[in-house]
Amino acid sequence: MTSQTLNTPTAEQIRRAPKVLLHDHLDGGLRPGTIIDLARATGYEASLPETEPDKLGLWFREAADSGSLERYLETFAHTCAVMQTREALFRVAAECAEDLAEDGVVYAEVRYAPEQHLEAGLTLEEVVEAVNEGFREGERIARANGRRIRVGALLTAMRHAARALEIAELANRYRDTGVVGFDIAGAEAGFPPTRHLDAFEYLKRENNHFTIHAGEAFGLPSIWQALQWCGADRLGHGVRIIDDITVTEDGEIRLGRLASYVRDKRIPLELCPTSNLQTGAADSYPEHPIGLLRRLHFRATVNTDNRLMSGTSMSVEFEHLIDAFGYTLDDMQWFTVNGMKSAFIPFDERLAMINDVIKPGYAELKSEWLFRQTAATSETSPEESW
Ligand SMILES: O=c1[nH]cnc2c1ncn2[C@H]1C[C@H](O)[C@@H](CO)O1
Ligand SMILES: [Zn+2]
Repeated sequence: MTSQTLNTPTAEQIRRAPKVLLHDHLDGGLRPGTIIDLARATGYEASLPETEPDKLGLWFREAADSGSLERYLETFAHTCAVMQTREALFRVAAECAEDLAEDGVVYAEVRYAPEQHLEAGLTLEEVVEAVNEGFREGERIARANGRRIRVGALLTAMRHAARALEIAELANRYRDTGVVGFDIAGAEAGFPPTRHLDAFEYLKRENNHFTIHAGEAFGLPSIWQALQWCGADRLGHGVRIIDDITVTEDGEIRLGRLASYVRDKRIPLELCPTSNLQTGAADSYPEHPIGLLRRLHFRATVNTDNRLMSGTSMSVEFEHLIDAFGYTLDDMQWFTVNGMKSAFIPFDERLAMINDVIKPGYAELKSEWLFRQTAATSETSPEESW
């Protein structure tokens, strides 16, 4: 065996490898069993499409697998319905941090829309505080189980609604207590990010950070607006930047002005491969633009989007990419460092995560082949080996 093949990570190594997650929705990552528990406690059980955990998990994956972002988004009515109390939000946030840590995620930015959790009378502030406390609890439980994770919240405003400025102000108020930035999400077609310019301008004046879901269901104009009108620090998905890249028959690659800008300015792309297959932005893993974007050295990152609706995790996303593109631990490290460089926490903390957590973690995994080879050699008889 060559060191190259030995460098192809096993499923177990993928799970152990330190991973960074920038795009994960809190209301898209609940455990099916928790949805059922919470629904029972609030009288929502009769409205659930299934009341057995495995069947409910499958229902979410199938319902989200329609090829349309609008249909995909309809499934969130059920998760948001059971996330309306302090206790429910605390539990969901704590389990989210625990599940990510169990999967080897060391740093995550998890987003949700506070305005979708007010039906039972909570205030926006109470929602944010319950989720923050849940994340802290999940981090504590993970530590007790020998895992380390840090979770920051991103506050999302829904693009079809009109509360973006209010949510941006909320994100700013909690910026030193658990909230690391702002986002807008929801159906893209018909709801351009420029509807919420007041929120983005406010955040820029406050020197705060934001990402915008753009270039997922809608193409280049949406990405252009998010960057050049709104000033987004990162692109949620951004996968359709591929529409501005031409590969000629003889293999020559040409970048249009917008694709060049995105690459030159090192704009992070929060790519979510499985989610993109479900909403129709790509047809298969090998055809997913992440392969070309990685080769062209865009600031590409790997993300889950909605672990429940996509039946995925960071490890599963990497397994698919390793299968499709033959990636090694070096590729995994590259995506992970890209993620950490693009996080919204202060530069010195990002650097420390890269140098003290991510690089040593990959160095340890990459060195394992040396010892595997020693073990293999010592199993053969002396005559055979020499
Ligand atoms: O992939 C997505 N694109 C646009 N909006 C999304 C996506 N995944 C989740 N959302 C929406 C539905 C959730 O209720 C909301 C806040 O997390 O964000
Ligand atoms: Zn998303």
